[in-house]
Amino acid sequence: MDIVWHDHKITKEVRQEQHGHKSCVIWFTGLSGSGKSSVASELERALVQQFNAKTYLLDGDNVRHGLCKDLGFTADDRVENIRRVGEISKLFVDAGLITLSAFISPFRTERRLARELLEDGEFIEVFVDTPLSECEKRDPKGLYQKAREGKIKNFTGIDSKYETPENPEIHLENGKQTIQESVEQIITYLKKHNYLASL
Ligand SMILES: Nc1ncnc2c1ncn2[C@@H]1O[C@H](COP(=O)(O)OS(=O)(=O)O)[C@@H](OP(=O)(O)O)[C@H]1O
Ligand SMILES: Nc1ncnc2c1ncn2[C@@H]1O[C@H](COP(=O)(O)OP(=O)(O)O)[C@@H](O)[C@H]1O
Repeated sequence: MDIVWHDHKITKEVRQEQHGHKSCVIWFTGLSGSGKSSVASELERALVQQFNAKTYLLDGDNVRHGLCKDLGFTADDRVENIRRVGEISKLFVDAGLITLSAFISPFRTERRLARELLEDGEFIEVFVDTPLSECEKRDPKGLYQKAREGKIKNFTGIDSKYETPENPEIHLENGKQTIQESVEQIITYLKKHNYLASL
């Protein structure tokens, strides 16, 4: 390939020092309706307001309006969606940000590939573990009902698989606890592992 990588003078370490904290990706995975967006956006608010952290939230619904608007929900398209999101997350980590990525990301292989793009400790997998029955009961967008009626094909949990994380850094039982409790659980992890040490 006739493309040469350029090393820049302002490195990730310089940016982290400027921001006063390490950068990482907090990767939320779980069924549609499990609470990924709600927990991620409340966590982001807490990180900014309480800790003055520099953050960015990438969300499936939003990214699919732009960067990934050419992609649908076949297995191949989801693989490509998560590949792109993994690369974008890496760029945001390089920019020194605490990056929150909230995507169903149903396949173990793609989550592992996203992790492998980063250095040790930079990828924090958060399994938003809400039972399908609860997600279906919530059904805020009416998508489960449409999937059950056969109006949407390849719907995760109905006719497209979700592979449960085997060893996530954080396991949220978000069907049994409040959004705020889930946020607290993540902040406790971040403090314990020194992600917020200098804040
Ligand atoms: N077939 C099908 N299956 C699952 N989800 C569907 C589907 N069609 C549309 N939607 C809506 O798209 C959102 C999920 O997009 P993601 O980019 O997170 O999906 S994936 O990671 O590529 O699997 C998802 O958002 P969340 O409910 O926030 O997860 C849905 O609103
Ligand atoms: N811990 C919780 N307890 C009760 N309702 C929740 C909880 N977390 C999320 N919800 C609700 O569930 C629905 C789906 O949440 P959302 O964050 O949009 O999920 P996702 O991004 O995974 O699709 C929303 O109506 C949200 O208010």
